[in-house]
Amino acid sequence: MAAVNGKKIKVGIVGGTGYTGVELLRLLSCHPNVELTAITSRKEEGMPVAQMYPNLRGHVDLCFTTPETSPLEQCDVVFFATPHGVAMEQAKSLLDHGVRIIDLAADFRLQDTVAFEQWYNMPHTCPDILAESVYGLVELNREKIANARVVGNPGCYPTTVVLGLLPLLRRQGLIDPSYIIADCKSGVSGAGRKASVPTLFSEASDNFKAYGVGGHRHHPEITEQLEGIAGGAVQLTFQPHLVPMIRGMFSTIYVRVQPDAQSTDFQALYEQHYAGEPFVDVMPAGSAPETRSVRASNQLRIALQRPNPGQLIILVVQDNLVKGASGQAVQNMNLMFGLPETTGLDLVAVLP
Ligand SMILES: NC(=O)C1=CN([C@@H]2O[C@H](COP(=O)(O)OP(=O)(O)OC[C@H]3O[C@@H](n4cnc5c(N)ncnc54)[C@H](OP(=O)(O)O)[C@@H]3O)[C@@H](O)[C@H]2O)C=CC1
Ligand SMILES: CC(=O)N[C@@H](CCC(=O)OP(=O)(O)O)C(=O)O
Repeated sequence: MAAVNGKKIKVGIVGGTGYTGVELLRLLSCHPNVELTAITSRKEEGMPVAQMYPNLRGHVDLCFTTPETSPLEQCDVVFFATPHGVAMEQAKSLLDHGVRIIDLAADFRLQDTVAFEQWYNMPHTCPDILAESVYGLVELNREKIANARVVGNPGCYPTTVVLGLLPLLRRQGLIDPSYIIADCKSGVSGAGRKASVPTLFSEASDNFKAYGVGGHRHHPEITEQLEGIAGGAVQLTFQPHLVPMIRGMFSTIYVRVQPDAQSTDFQALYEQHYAGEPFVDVMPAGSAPETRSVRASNQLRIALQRPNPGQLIILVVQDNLVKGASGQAVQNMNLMFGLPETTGLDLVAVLP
């Protein structure tokens, strides 16, 4: 469903001052088919965007406006880079004006509204819109996303774990679906820009810790997707950790290979599965990925290790703010507006 007709796509961003918001601005200000039309902040109303973020000087000349005074209804698409629960309050009105929605929060990810209410501690106020929304993992739902009015952009941990397991669960009998362990690490920007004690320099630097040990809201999101792919029950152990780096995510996934599948060439399986994917790189056998190999890029890199015939380890890295959030959201927008998926996303990682 192309809505461009030769004109630029008018884009609004609700929540332009947060880390995913400013990352959207970095990507979209260089996107050849986008006209930035509205950028909101309630706290910074009236401030020039480039005054708050000097990296955008010469690229963005808008000022922040409040969601109420912003011309969101004149946009072709609105990104919500806001806390959970904000997008669902505004979704109906925007859809009624023909505006499409990409939510970077969780309002349109989990189809199970009981699980949503339990993990997000709020009722889902528009289950009808949720029912028509599409989970925005392009490598899984490419055709549906192209026609969607509402896309729920995946969580950062789910992006790594679901793409790490997709080639295995697509086929019956390769691994034991009742025994999957995802041991995941995130940089501190994953917690957002708002002030909080765990992200203070003196708390997060020179330290390494597990968090969400009693359960994390990405567990139901990952499980819902994995079970949809596998077509049956999946038992997942998921443990997030906070690493003293700014950007980056590293997920190490352990699975048991079924006895009848131990002669499988998993390297070839992954290479074939992701052969046509511009943003998933299956690294050569024996590789050990690093987060800096994807920093500021939309790439997700996967490497496989086979310590013994009965075990497979999948190593996945991404930039949590790009493929894990804003880059993936732009990838979704490209598809929704009939553009080549890679438009504006041809970014090489920054080293060192
Ligand atoms: N950081 C990450 O790596 C990832 C984040 N996400 C998700 O993306 C979303 C944004 O994350 P992030 O950028 O880190 O968050 P931040 O806390 O850094 O920013 C939140 C933004 O939302 C605005 N905002 C807050 N409350 C409201 C409200 N009620 N109505 C309108 N605007 C509001 C804030 O501006 P103001 O208060 O001035 O209006 C601010 O611009 C979250 O849902 C997060 O879970 C998803 C994947 C990865
Ligand atoms: C390091 C850190 O705190 N990471 C965040 C996850 C990233 C994120 O924002 O995910 P959602 O969009 O699903 O909220 C967390 O664990 O809460």
